[in-house]
Amino acid sequence: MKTIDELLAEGVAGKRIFVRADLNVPLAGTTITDDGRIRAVLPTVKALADAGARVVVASHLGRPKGAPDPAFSLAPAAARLGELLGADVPFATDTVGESARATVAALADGQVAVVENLRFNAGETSKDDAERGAFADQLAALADLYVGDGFGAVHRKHASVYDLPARLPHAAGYLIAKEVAVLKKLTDDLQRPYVVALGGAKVSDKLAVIDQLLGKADRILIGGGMAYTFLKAKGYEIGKSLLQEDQIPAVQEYIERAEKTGVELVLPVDALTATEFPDLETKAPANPTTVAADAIPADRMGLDIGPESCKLYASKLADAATVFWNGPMGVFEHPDYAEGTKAVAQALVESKGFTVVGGGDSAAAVRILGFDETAFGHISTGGGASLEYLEGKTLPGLAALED
Ligand SMILES: Nc1ncnc2c1ncn2[C@@H]1O[C@H](COP(=O)(O)OP(=O)(O)OP(=O)(O)O)[C@@H](O)[C@H]1O
Ligand SMILES: O=C(O)[C@H](O)COP(=O)(O)O
Repeated sequence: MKTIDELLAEGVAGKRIFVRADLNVPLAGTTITDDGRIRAVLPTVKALADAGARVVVASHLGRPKGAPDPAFSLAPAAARLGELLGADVPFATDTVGESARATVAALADGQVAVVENLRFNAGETSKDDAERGAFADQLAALADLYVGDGFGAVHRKHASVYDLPARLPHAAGYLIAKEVAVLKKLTDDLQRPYVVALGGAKVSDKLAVIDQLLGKADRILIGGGMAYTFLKAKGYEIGKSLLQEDQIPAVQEYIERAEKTGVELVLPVDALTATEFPDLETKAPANPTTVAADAIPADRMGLDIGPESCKLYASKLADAATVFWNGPMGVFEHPDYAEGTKAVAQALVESKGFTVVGGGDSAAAVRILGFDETAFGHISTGGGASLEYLEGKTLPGLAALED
């Protein structure tokens, strides 16, 4: 994989460089609640700008449906990037249209611009190679070179991640290089017991990962939104909790396989529940009720693991030599549902093992809840990306940078 340093050594002054970043930051309205992913790409952007390149930064944000949607605009991220760089960062209000072309054409050497959300274009995430390719052609017209540095999205076979580097001379940015180095160490020299804690809301994505993890981890702790599909698969009542119904047979098979192969699959024993999803903007008190995990009332939803589960999960993390944690244990954005996530974070802080936290929201949770980042072995910007790397999968965004 060509490094950005090699690219810099060749000289980039005056060149238009497309930097595929992952600026998919958590937002409350238009306010960025954690800018970790923007800070993470700064070394790459700064190095290119300082060397006189014309830098075009692009990213997705959230999951818009292939068309412009103001709720998912990258404008707040572009503004924050400008603040962090201490420079004026022009923002194109489209991704490959008139605004993008004019913004890029007006760039001076050493200047940085951001184009609008890649996923406002159906071609970005299309499963059809030709449709993705056509969008990649439009992106390629904006630049001379490509630098891949959106580690959080390297597991996506998307136009800007996979097809575009095939069309432009390319290199890997500093963030990708750093993330891969740590995760490689984890896979090459895995110390056991290896404990994986999984939570979050991308239930279908993350459930698929468990299939592979069953052959690698010694213990898997399940929390967050995905826990309820497991509880349902065990035949429990889960009320209005998040459920991936079509995955129940797969989850039943995971539970059986874990029993047969001696992998400890740990599920919550209690849950914090409410009748409604809490208001994350006002953070009005939600008065959650703790119930046993096998008896969630029909009109309630589980929004965090309960106090007994917090103790149980802390004890299951205590002897780990390696911990990988992806996905908050509950709706940590609301103070009433942050205890499970805090308990797991605290257990990692106290761990003597090598601890890795992966994921946009998981990394944000650690910082927002006030933990010292240096108390963790590695905080990865990628959740799904690092999980799939640890599974040993070929990641499209890394493979594309290799040749
Ligand atoms: N029980 C629950 N019900 C609904 N949402 C939940 C629950 N538990 C956690 N969440 C939500 O999960 C979200 C984070 O999930 P997500 O899977 O995106 O994690 P992540 O760390 O960002 O990983 P990735 O980088 O792969 O996206 C948080 O916004 C949190 O509120
Ligand atoms: O948050 C993430 O994990 C990355 O930004 C990728 O987002 P996605 O899961 O919507 O592709």
